[in-house]
Amino acid sequence: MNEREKVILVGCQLPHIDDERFFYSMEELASLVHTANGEVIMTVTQKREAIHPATYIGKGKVEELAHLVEQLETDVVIFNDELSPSQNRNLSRQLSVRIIDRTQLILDIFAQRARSKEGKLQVELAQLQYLLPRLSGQGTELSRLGGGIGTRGPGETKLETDRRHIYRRINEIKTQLKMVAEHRERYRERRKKNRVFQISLVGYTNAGKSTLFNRLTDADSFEENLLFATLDPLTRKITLPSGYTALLTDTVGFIQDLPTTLVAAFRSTLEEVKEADLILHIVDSSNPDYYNHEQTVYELLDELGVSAIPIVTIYNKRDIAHRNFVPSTKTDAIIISAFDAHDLHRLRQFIEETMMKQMVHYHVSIPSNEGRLLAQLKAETILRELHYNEESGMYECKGYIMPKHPLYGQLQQYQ
Ligand SMILES: Nc1nc2c(ncn2[C@@H]2O[C@H](COP(=O)(O)OP(=O)(O)OP(=O)(O)O)[C@@H](O)[C@H]2O)c(=O)[nH]1
Ligand SMILES: [Mg+2]
Repeated sequence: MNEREKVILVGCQLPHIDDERFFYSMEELASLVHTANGEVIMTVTQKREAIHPATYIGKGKVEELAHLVEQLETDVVIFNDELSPSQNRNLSRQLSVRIIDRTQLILDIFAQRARSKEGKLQVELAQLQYLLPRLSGQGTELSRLGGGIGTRGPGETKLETDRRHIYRRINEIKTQLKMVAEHRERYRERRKKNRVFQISLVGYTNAGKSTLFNRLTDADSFEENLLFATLDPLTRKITLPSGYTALLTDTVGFIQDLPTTLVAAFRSTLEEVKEADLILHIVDSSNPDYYNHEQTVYELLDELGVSAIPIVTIYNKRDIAHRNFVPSTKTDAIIISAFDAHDLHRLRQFIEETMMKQMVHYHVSIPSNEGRLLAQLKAETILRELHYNEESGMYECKGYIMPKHPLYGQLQQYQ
């Protein structure tokens, strides 16, 4: 059962895509297949002026492909672009094998990886909405062809392929998602009231977000050399060099040509990012295509409407950085390796300094009987200096505070 499915990849290279970009996109498709537990046994590509409207690749290529499918005992053929419903139908007729496209492959991976209830519901909804116009008249090509990549729903479930059932299921999911969203909103408001500094890790898939998240928070999260290892945002405490604690959130990785259905579905998974006071953008400096990865992330952040939130760049994997790697100067940046303890220390300092730029400096004298206020300053502000003045019987405190913080007003009387 655990045997890897045999996969043939098919890609079209259009005139505006140069060889290098095309190569990377096919490589990425292969990594996605690996993540989905498939094995690429052959790659078929074609240079074309435009995608063939009926069959994606040309007639001759389809015949060649049909032949290969037979000869190589292929389980599934995966296309590098989104197939239209009619392309999907035509190709299904000519190839006697399950066929899926890049979008379905990504959805399939998301389905295997989603862990929270909300994540699972969102993936299933996106899968069903994608499938609906692609079911042929009588319906059930997917179920006829059995399980495997592209037919799996979240968890152990198999995707519904009966049109009437799909409609019903879509409505059920929408109702449940509404309830989950309300719950999440209540939780978020509570958190906001507490005025905790919130930091979000974002970045291209496989950049090292979860690795850093684990190293920075001493938490056990899912870290693997697979694409989309993390689907649901995780939030944990991070303690900075001054002792100040903030909240750090790990998020789902971004990817190029993320299908629009998915952007919508995952927007709420990324809602956490909207609440952030600071965004840490993690970039894999060892990936030859890192520059385009960065641009992809910027574009998606724009779509999410978070361009007002301060952002800094963390170039990760310094230990294996690509020979052509040059950090961009678009934001403040630091170059590190998540595996290097000294780098992690530098990173904590860098994060704290960045946070301080958003805060205001305070210098107050607190009476010694105000123990509670002192404890709050320690926990909720960046307290840089603290000493007891024998003469005045006061604690001299210097530090940085968020101007929005409720303590900020209270401090005025102790200046
Ligand atoms: N050499 C090297 N490898 C690293 C470094 N940081 C992370 N990795 C590896 O990169 C791979 C991906 O790391 P993850 O932390 O899972 O990446 P991610 O960004 O969370 O990925 P998604 O959740 O899929 O978006 C793992 O194999 C890590 O061990 C680093 O500094 N150097
Ligand atoms: Mg991750």
